[in-house]
Amino acid sequence: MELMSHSSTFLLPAPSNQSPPSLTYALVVLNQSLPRFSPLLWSHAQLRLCADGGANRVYDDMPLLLPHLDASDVRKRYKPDVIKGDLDSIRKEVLEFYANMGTKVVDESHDQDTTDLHKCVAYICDWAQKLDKSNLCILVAGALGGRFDHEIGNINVLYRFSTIRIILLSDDCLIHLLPRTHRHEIHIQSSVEGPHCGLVPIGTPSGSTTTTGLQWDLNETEMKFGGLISTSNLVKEDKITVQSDSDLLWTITIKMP
Ligand SMILES: Nc1ncnc2c1ncn2[C@@H]1O[C@H](COP(=O)(O)OP(=O)(O)OP(=O)(O)O)[C@@H](O)[C@H]1O
Ligand SMILES: Cc1ncc(C[n+]2csc(CCO)c2C)c(N)n1
Repeated sequence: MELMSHSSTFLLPAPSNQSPPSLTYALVVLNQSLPRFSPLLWSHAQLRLCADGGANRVYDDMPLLLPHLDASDVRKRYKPDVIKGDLDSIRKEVLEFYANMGTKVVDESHDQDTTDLHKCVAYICDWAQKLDKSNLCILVAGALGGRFDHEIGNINVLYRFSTIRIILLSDDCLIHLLPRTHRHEIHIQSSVEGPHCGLVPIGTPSGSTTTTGLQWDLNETEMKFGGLISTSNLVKEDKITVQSDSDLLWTITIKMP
């Protein structure tokens, strides 16, 4: 079984961002308070999208996160490449501001069956058509800590695009999928993440999961919703390994200054 490595180097400033070396990052900003480290995520990304009302957040909140800079300079500097969604939440003045600066606006109001995050991930997959998808990583800012229907919809996107690396982020934690098709090594960036973590099977029970590096390791252990799931676990080593017969969600706390 092939190895998949994970490392939250996008939470480190660009110069220290050494491994894995060749990931291409895309950022999606959702319609939720911007995480305080959003400028850092922005600096790592080669493509930046706003999901509908996410553009209001970039317009309103980016200047608040960078109070030492002039607000209108910040708005010009943090210009999304694309705004996509059903466009029922973005304010008119925000849409006009970015459209006039050259942001591509994609109106998909005809599709009321997929979320704006789904629409943005589909756009990024098209954009990255020629890339080896294993080198693409989509960072999603503001995905957690709000309306539960949106949160669970965001998690569902991890499953709908289970072959793509997608990381849901809030101020407090990150979540990504560990596909059952691979064994996993998670390299902990202990200056910015941990120690609290969890491993959760959603949808399908796991008949057997084995881990190393956790306070409460699993040893060919069964996990299911309604039975045992691993929450309030702790990372004990710099490298965590996970192997399972089911897709699992990995979550770890973020401790950014
Ligand atoms: N409170 C929230 N918590 C988590 N994610 C959110 C929240 N609000 C919005 N999002 C995410 O941001 C995206 C864009 O949000 P927006 O408010 O523009 O969506 P929407 O489709 O108009 O929502 P709705 O019509 O259900 O209010 C959503 O698709 C969702 O992924
Ligand atoms: C069974 C079912 N439940 C809810 C919706 C509504 N919905 C889901 S995604 C979306 C777009 C949000 O921007 C909307 C309105 C649906 N279509 N089908």
